[in-house]
Amino acid sequence: MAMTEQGGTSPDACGAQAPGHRHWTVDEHLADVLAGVAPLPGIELQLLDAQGCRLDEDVVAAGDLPPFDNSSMDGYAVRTADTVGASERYPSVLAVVGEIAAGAGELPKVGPGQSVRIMTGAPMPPGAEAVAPVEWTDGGTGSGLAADSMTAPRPHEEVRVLREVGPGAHVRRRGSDIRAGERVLETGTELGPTQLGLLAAIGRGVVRVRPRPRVVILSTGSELVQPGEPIGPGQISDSNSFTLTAAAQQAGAIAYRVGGVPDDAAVLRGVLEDQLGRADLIVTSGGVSVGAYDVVKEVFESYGGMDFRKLRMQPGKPQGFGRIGEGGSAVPLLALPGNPVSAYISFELFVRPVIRTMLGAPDVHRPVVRAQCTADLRSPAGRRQFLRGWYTPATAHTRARVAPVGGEGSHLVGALARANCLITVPEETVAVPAGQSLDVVLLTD
Ligand SMILES: Nc1nc2c(c(=O)[nH]1)N[C@H]1C(S)=C(S)[C@@H](COP(=O)(O)OP(=O)(O)OC[C@H]3O[C@@H](n4cnc5c(N)ncnc54)[C@H](O)[C@@H]3O)O[C@H]1N2
Ligand code: MOO
Repeated sequence: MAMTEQGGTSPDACGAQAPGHRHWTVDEHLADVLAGVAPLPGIELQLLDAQGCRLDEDVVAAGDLPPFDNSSMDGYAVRTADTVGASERYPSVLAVVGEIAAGAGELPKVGPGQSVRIMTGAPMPPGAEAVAPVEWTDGGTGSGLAADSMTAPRPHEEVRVLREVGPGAHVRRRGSDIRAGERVLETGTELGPTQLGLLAAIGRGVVRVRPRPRVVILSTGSELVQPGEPIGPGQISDSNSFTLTAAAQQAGAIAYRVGGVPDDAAVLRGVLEDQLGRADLIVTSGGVSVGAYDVVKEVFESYGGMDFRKLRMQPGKPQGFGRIGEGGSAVPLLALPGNPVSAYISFELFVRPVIRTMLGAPDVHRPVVRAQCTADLRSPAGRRQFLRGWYTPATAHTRARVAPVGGEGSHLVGALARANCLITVPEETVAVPAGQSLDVVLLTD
């Protein structure tokens, strides 16, 4: 089930909100965030730069693959008629008139009573119809015993073929894999190792794909210190920029982590201006609530294209979104709340779908499944709650289950790191008895 399932209450159903202070549902907010987002225009990339991207073209093979008949074994290219009736007792004795290694251009001709030494992948010589693997011969030793490897060529060599070799044996036919003009990969296909290998095999050096969105992640807050640096009184380590950068990469983006930016309007504006040029999307954390030093809203609002609102969800109530920058080149920006759990859950619900949409991915949302909750839960009225949980899939004997991990607090990063899902409690539900089934957002790929 997609995250766009209707589950919200009407804006005025929340008892705490004053008239005119609308609170948006998760689904309304998601729809608004995604409204202006489209797949990024296609670009040509070198193959390895395109890994994980989706094709923005149908790929058609220019030529056959394999491009020529070739041997699948090290051995001797022969005429099948020359091996009829061959056995260990009565081998066919053939003159060896040449050798072909993989990559050879000039090919010796195989006439009646003749053979050519041939290596795996080497082109079949004219006249030959099949390959006797070296193990089906005496390897040109004259011993008449089956050989186990190719030896160096000898002058006036003869080879004893110890078995009949059928037509086409050990020959990989031209075009047996792919035919010239065949559509080998379709638009929208995700490029992994095997698809990139196929592109290389048909001779493509570059490919047209939807690029990975470039996502700039910045944390705001004068209390932030980068991990590993000394921490003074009242300071905390900037964890959000790591969580969000890793989450953006996991969603398929190229993520640029910008460390903590202090609550200083001029500094924040300077950083934004610097980052705008390399971003398809900017994600910030912190400063979206009502605090006295929340210069973030002030700076973002000065660009004119930003909306700040409160959602009927917990955690993740305060959110900002919009665009900053000039006209057509304005960059979408999502301003997430600073509490670490709120920032991460907001990312999974709102930012990940933006990244996946830009990628042209079909699976925009995290999967949602039903699971039986193992404990009693409480939830605030009028807010969709996302509790951290551990999901255990169904087995042949048990139903899918989910257990809450840690408490509700949006500062609880320890429990967040032990969770593999979010347990969703609908807006209208304030208590859930153990044993009831709920929607669960899976956080693992
Ligand atoms: N009077 C009210 N106060 C608050 C409300 C409210 O409605 N009325 N909303 C609360 C909710 S809900 C949230 S969520 C937070 C959101 O606040 P901000 O987005 O303004 O975030 P900050 O104040 O900057 O930080 C909140 C919290 O998170 C810590 N933090 C911030 N950045 C990071 C980071 N990069 N890494 C780790 N931790 C971070 C920060 O130190 C604070 O403890 O507002 C509530 N208040
Ligand atoms: O919405 Mo805040 O994100 O509840 O902690």
